[in-house]
Amino acid sequence: MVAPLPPATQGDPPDIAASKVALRKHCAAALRARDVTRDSAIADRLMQLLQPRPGQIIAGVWPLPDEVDLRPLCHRLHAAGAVLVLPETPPRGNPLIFRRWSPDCTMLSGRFGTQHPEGDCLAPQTVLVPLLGFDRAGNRLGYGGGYYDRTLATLPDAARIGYAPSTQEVESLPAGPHDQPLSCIVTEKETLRFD
Ligand SMILES: Nc1nc2c(c(=O)[nH]1)N(C=O)[C@@H](CNc1ccc(C(=O)N[C@@H](CCC(=O)O)C(=O)O)cc1)CN2
Ligand SMILES: Nc1ncnc2c1ncn2[C@@H]1O[C@H](COP(=O)(O)OP(=O)(O)OP(=O)(O)O)[C@@H](O)[C@H]1O
Repeated sequence: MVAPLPPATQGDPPDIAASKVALRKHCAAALRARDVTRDSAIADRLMQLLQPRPGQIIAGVWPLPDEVDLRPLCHRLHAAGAVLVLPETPPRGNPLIFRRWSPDCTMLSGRFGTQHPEGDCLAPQTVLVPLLGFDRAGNRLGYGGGYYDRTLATLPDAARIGYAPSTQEVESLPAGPHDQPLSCIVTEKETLRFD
């Protein structure tokens, strides 16, 4: 008897998928319980790290409930001459679509409570990646859509900058076969570099 071949686009093995479910619960509770007054230090560190060149295309993030609010940072980056794009969330299994944002643009409601601009599609040179959880080896945990992993796989030359409150650090995260590496992780306390 020959074992059946796995499907071509296999997700995480069952043990890794189960452990990510438990870690997501833990991390979601930690995110809700954090002191949000410290979040502005994350944005300050990101601004310092990015030092945007005029015209540099940077993918920002419009917050979901409980997340770090990077909207003030998007305004600062735009004022410094960067071109800001924000993700539109497509059906599951597809990479994110990045649309140009400016302070006066219309925001549309999208999947899972996300919002995105109406603007043109552009590929970012730098991607800010929201982290529900992370470890010191640079592994990340998101909401489980696999969106950022699929997206970063299509942008091999882009800088990938994860950010989260330090409360989201866990001892160790399981790495799945599709997990994409980050260039660095920024919290209110430190910047971890991986390249
Ligand atoms: N602000 C923000 N925008 C983002 C992301 C993100 O993490 N944060 N994404 C990152 O990929 C994408 C959206 N991905 C998502 C994928 C799944 C769910 C989701 O299943 N939400 C559940 C609740 C999950 C939970 O709380 O554990 C739901 O809405 O029922 C939400 C967002 C693109 N935009
Ligand atoms: N490029 C890919 N091709 C096929 N499956 C993928 C790919 N990227 C991720 N996946 C699968 O999608 C599922 C969700 O991925 P994962 O748990 O890493 O999501 P996440 O990183 O928490 O979410 P997000 O990226 O949306 O923040 C997993 O089964 C994962 O293996």
